[in-house]
Amino acid sequence: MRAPHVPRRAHAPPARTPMRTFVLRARAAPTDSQALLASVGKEAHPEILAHTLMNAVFVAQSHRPDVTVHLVLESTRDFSRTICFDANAMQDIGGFDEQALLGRIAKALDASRGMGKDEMRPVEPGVTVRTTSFERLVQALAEDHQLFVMDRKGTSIREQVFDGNPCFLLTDHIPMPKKTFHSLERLGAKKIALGPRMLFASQCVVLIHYELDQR
Ligand SMILES: C[S@@+](CC[C@H](N)C(=O)[O-])C[C@H]1O[C@@H](n2cnc3c(N)ncnc32)[C@H](O)[C@@H]1O
Repeated sequence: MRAPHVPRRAHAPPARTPMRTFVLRARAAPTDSQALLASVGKEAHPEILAHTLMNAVFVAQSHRPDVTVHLVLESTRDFSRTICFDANAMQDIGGFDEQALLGRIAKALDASRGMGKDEMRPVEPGVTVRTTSFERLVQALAEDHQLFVMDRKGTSIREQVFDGNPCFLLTDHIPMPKKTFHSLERLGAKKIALGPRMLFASQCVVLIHYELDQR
């Protein structure tokens, strides 16, 4: 008698969910925690960081696994600060409102006082802070991520094939400098668009999750 047919998938290891990584380059965001908190609603618009983090990590009554968010704050007297939130390792961060999230960002900035260039410190479970620039961060991410620069003039996200771990690069209200686009191109980054309207970074994150959730 022939052995019953067992579908291959029954023995295959469970498919690993790709990580979704978001990098928000916040060119106007102060690296001093008090200045950051005092500038909500003003020109620096640090609320963009909270909104982007909220939409990247949280869903109703839960959070999304397999998401990493790097917030790069660039208004600084010494070094940019890259704060990394790893949703798989994060514990209670005290709520998802703007004040709570900015509080976590401020805590990471306080933890980074006195750090030298390219150092890293843990802040709390799932949160680290580094004195790393956007350029160096992206160079490191390019080694094991597919890089995408969010840009209205790029290829529609609906036409884009995603293999491996996608990493989406966004800015606050200040555009990416032109020379950055060239160095990102050299790292293999592709421009992708979410339609013709200029959106907030946090709105882009929602639409990216929506598109990837369908696949
Ligand atoms: C408020 S926008 C930045 C606005 C900035 N003044 C500029 O000209 O780039 C914030 C981020 O969302 C991205 N973005 C906004 N609308 C988009 C769209 N329709 N498609 C793709 N990315 C978009 C931008 O590229 C940027 O990274």
